[in-house]
Amino acid sequence: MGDALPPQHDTDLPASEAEIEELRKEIDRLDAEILAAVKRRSEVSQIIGRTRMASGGPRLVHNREMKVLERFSELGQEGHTLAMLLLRLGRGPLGR
Ligand SMILES: C=C(O[C@@H]1C=C(C(=O)O)C=C[C@H]1O)C(=O)O
Repeated sequence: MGDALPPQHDTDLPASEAEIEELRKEIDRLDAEILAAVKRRSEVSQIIGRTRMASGGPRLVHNREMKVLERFSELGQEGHTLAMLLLRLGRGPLGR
């Protein structure tokens, strides 16, 4: 990951046109990975939630959700927002 990046200097342009093309391909690959991971995460979260509720348990587990929020807060307020969206996706249609 990131091994194709050229050295960066303040006075240089960040990347040539050709490098931008390569970097865009990397973004496209990363987006595909992120999308697949988000879809799988939502699926797994819904399986756990449905299983727990089927045996009379609660829909949400507060301390687990706090851990997820903390994890993504490494990215600041936007990370916290991202974690909230992931948790909502994991709740499925009932979560909205
Ligand atoms: C996935 C679970 O169920 C719910 C969904 C969570 C999640 O998407 O991360 C976390 C806690 C629960 O509210 C779980 O209990 O681990």
